Amino acid sequence: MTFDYDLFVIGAGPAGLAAAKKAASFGVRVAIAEQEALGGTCVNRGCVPKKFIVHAADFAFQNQMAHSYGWSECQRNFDWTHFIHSVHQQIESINYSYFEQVQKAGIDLIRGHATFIDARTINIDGRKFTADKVLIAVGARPMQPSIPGIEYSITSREMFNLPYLPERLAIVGGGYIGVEFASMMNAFGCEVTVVDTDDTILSGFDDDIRSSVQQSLKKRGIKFFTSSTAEEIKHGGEEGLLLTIAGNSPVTIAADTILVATGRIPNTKNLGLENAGVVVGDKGEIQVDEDNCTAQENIFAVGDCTDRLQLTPVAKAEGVSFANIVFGKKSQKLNYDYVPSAVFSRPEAASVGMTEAKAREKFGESVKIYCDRFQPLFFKLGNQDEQAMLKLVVEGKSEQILGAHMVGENAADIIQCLAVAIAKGITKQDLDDTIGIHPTTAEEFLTLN
Ligand SMILES: Cc1cc2nc3c(=O)[nH]c(=O)nc-3n(C[C@H](O)[C@H](O)[C@H](O)COP(=O)(O)OP(=O)(O)OC[C@H]3O[C@@H](n4cnc5c(N)ncnc54)[C@H](O)[C@@H]3O)c2cc1C
Ligand SMILES: NC(=O)c1ccc[n+]([C@@H]2O[C@H](COP(=O)([O-])OP(=O)(O)OC[C@H]3O[C@@H](n4cnc5c(N)ncnc54)[C@H](O)[C@@H]3O)[C@@H](O)[C@H]2O)c1
Repeated sequence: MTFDYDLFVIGAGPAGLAAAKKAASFGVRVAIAEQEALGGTCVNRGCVPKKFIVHAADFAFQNQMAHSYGWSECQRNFDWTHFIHSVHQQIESINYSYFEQVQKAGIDLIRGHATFIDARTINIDGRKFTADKVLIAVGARPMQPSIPGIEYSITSREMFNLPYLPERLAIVGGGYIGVEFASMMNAFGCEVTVVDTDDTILSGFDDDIRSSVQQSLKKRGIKFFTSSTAEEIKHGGEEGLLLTIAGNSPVTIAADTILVATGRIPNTKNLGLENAGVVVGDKGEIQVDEDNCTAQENIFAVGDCTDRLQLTPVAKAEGVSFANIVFGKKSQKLNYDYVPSAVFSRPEAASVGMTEAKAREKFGESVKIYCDRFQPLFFKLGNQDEQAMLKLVVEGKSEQILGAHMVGENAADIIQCLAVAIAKGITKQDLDDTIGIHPTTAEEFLTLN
């Protein structure tokens, strides 16, 4: 039987694009379907616009410190509308560069919403395409708790299109998205309140990261209601929106905007998966084996829709790995143990490997912890009470480093570099034997005791 394509990819986010380009490099005929802009969540409503907002917020932090560094009359007006317009222009140019890459790779781009008619036939707005193999890379969308008044809230998607900055922002969910937006919006002068069901923000991170970030954000004026759950949102007339929370301290929070950031669920509804024999789990995540193959032998899935680790570099790596295995005939298993990640709040937090709690669960008493907190040079001049936190989790007998965790300036870049060495199995002694760069925060990782 002949097909229109050897591979049909659904979704042109980081996972789908990486897979399509790699597959095309092996000389196979590839099509990619996309219902929105090229680049997916990451480029259009995630990592990229978020990082621009982080940079914009950094000017506000620098401004606060500038006087201590001899600057006076620093410009203090921030024009959100002008700024966010520039961000969207930049995103458009990135979209176009992806379009050029797809064309150059000889991949057919098909615009529209894809659904399965059967395991080898895809419908896109009435047009039918057949393919020998299909890759699902449809990503995820915000999960919204089913509470009364949820329609008054917004998600991270709308945060990038705010017409103006709210004076009071309430955030439900103190995970990656909640904490990053809390930090950025606080820097712009918004009054920010964060509500989270857990007893500390940033569930899943090492406890020292969680408490350090929460304390620092609290010092900057962000209010936290932890061990608390959103119960109801109402329109309170002149008071604005009213968010009622239950838990440790039941209270009603008045806000102009309520951002809900309580996790992301796979985009697998309305895909016709039932027509193709693809099996999903409780959250709608596509069930795949180690080679990204679904319950249907010619259909594969990668990226956020499989709900393994919802991060761009993971999505890309899974896409490339799929193409290498299926079309390059190269065996390539991904190791998820040393995937570094960062929260781009101020202070920034980053981690790689095991948390102390996970290491103790696995290695018990033999786990050794090396941790230091100190005031970085930058903050000494302004006499700001801002602490950096560096932590190594080490297996006592072999001295192998199991995890590294950091809160402070450039944490993401520092942990990114350490991740290479830690994944290769270095010991604490290897770090001690390395000569540092002075004066930096990173050098402190080489002298922890
Ligand atoms: C606010 C925010 C900030 C983030 N910041 C970071 C960060 O700093 N670092 C990081 O590593 N990760 C970050 N992430 C996560 C990151 O964006 C995702 O992990 C990544 O985009 C996943 O890639 P993907 O290709 O699996 O899915 P997506 O990027 O979501 O792409 C899926 C694509 O499929 C398309 N699609 C869906 N269904 C269909 C259909 N039926 N037909 C046609 N097309 C379809 C969608 O339109 C979309 O373009 C962030 C996420 C958010 C929301
Ligand atoms: N810097 C980055 O790499 C980055 C940035 C943003 C998003 N992401 C990815 O996107 C994913 C989704 O981000 P997210 O922040 O939405 O999810 P998350 O899983 O990181 O955090 C969700 C938070 O919401 C809390 N929560 C859940 N239900 C609640 C409720 N009803 N009321 C109050 N709190 C509640 C949880 O305790 C948790 O702390 C992340 O897990 C991450 O993989 C990554």
